[in-house]
Amino acid sequence: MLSVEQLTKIRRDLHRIPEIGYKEVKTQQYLLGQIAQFPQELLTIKKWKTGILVHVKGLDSSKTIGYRADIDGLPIVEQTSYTDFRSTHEGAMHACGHDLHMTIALGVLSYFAHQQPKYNQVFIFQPAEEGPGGAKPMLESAELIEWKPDKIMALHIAPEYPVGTIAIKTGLLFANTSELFITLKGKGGHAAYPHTANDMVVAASHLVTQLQTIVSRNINPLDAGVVTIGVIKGGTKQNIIADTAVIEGTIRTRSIETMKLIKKRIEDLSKGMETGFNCSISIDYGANYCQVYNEESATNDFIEYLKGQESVNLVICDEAMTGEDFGYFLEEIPGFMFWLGVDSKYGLHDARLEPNENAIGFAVQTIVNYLAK
Ligand SMILES: CC(=O)N[C@@H](CCC[C@H](N)C(=O)O)C(=O)O
Repeated sequence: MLSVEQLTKIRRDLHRIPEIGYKEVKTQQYLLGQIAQFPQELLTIKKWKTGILVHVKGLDSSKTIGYRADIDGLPIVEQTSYTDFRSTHEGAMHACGHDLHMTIALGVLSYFAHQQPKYNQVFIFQPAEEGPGGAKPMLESAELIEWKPDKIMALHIAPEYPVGTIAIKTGLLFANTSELFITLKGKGGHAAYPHTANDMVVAASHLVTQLQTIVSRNINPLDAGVVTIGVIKGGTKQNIIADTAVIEGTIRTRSIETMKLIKKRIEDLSKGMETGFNCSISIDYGANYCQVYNEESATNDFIEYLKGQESVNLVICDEAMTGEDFGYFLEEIPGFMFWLGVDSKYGLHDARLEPNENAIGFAVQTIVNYLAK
């Protein structure tokens, strides 16, 4: 079984080579290289695009337990204090903890490669969680269908909790999500002749402001929704009126109905902008993820096990407006996701995220003990 020192080295190696969704070529090679060093007698390995599936033969083949880890990084320029294991891929970073997710999965897998598990296991190293989404196509692939688990689990690091904490709840854990890409097209021109043009920087600014009214004025205050605009781009030079602008964001809701309502409002507001600014607006919803909904009996079984572990600080948490395409696995397979405390001053998607690596050994031990019970 991999030692804590080996696991730390693996996490740092992976941290150096973050790759964006479906470009996880070096990551896949690295993971395959590690898995090749485990005893192979119980293992069967398959590749799926840039992901990997590893089947572990159990003593009893009547059931298969799935464990999923996501493997992609984010387009972020790293600003951590790391000196010797910073990202070597300029403009990419493991800022959502997937380097830890992969390392923990390898740690658990290495244990069961040495120690035959009770039931069959499938370790799923899934690409493109941050977008465009690897879970759904992976679930539909022949590779996964052949080894479809009867029960599944996954974790996500949580910077806000100390190491030793596992936070979980039954039912809704993460939101429904939709990406949002809006392109505004009008007429550009000379900065000194605004009456001859149709400024898309001004139109985009108005639209961003109007989008803020959806949650505050269209969503029942007892429900919840998020419309976050993360990108606004437009124009080429300070003295040229822009003919194009782009707005990019994400929508989060607790229900599909609210997601539909928010999209309808975005479309209505955009139509109004088209008339008001005499421009054309196109909307693309990019990747949509279903909610992460923890199945009651599988989750309660894990919670009961955690209650008996002195090393675990168990938190029954609230749902969060984060998204995760692991929700697609949970739509088809009973199981759960949980938060793993990693005690970082900076949060997920922050260029300064520095998870405490002590969480790795804790997580591997806790999961191994749970699966071996
Ligand atoms: C845990 C986490 O941070 N997940 C991401 C998932 C992104 C979904 C999609 N690309 C989107 O932006 O809607 C999150 O941002 O919650």
